[in-house]
Amino acid sequence: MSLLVNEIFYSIQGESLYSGRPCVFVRLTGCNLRCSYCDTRYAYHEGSEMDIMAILEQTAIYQCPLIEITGGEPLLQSDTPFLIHQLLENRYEVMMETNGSFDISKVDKRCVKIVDVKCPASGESRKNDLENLKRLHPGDQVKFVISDREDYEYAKKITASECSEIAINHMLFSPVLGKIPPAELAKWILEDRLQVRFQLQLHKIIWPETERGV
Ligand SMILES: C[S@@+](CC[C@H](N)C(=O)[O-])C[C@H]1O[C@@H](n2cnc3c(N)ncnc32)[C@H](O)[C@@H]1O
Ligand SMILES: Nc1nc2[nH]cc(C(=O)O)c2c(=O)[nH]1
Ligand code: SF4
Ligand SMILES: [Mg+2]
Repeated sequence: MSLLVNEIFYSIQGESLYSGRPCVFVRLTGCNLRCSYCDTRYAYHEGSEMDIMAILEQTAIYQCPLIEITGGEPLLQSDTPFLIHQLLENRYEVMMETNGSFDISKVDKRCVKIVDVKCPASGESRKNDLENLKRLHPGDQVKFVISDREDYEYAKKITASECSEIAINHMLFSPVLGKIPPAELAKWILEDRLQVRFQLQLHKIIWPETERGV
C-alpha cells in the first residue's frame, strides 16, 4: 500500500484545538477542490510515491507523539484510512484535516478529524457534504475559514442549525489572512455573542516569510 506524499515535516501545530503543540505533518498530494484562498497549491500535483512502511519510518525520526495528516485532500487517496490506522496502532495521536467533501466515516474513530465547511467565498461550498456533521465523534472539530461578512453569516447559520451535537469549543472560525482583518471577525463574533472558537494560523505568525515545511 502506498500514498503520493507532498511533504513530511515537523512544526508547531498552527490550527485546531491542538494549536501550539509540536506535531509531525504528512501532507498528501492532490485535491479535488480549488479554494480561492488556498495556501497550499504546491500540493495539488507535486509529490512522490511512498509505501506506508516508509512513511512510518520517516515520521518516527521526529520522536513526536502527535501526527497530522493533511494535504491537499487526505481522503482523495484510498489508502489514507489505512495509514491513519497504522499510525494509531503505533500509538500516535493522529489528526486529519479534511475539506469535508468526502465521507469521513471510513476513517478510524480514534483519529481526531478537523472538518472544513467551505464558505461561499471559497468558491467550493456546493461540494460540502453536510452529512459529515452527523458523523463526528466527541474529539472532532468543525472549521469555517472566513473571507467576508457573507461567509460569516453562512458559518453562523450552519453552526446554529446543523451543529447542535458539537461542543461549542469545537467549532472554529478562522479568518483568511489578507482577506479580512482578524479584528473584524473577532468583533462580529463578540457582537453576536457566538460561542465559537476564534483562531489565527499560528505558524503564519511565527514564520511569516516561509510557505512550505512549517
Ligand atoms: C491546506 S488545507 C488541507 C486540508 C483540506 N484540504 C482542507 O481544506 O481542510 C488545511 C487548512 O488550511 C486552511 N487554509 C487554506 N488556505 C488558507 C488561508 N489562506 N487562510 C486561512 N486558512 C487557510 C483550509 O481551509 C484548511 O482548514
Ligand atoms: N504549522 C502548521 N499547522 C497546520 N495545521 C494544519 C495545517 C494544514 O496545512 O493542514 C498546518 C500547516 O500547514 N502548518
Ligand atoms: S480543499 Fe484544502 S487543499 Fe484543497 S484547495 Fe481547498 S484549502 Fe486547498
Ligand atoms: Mg497549512
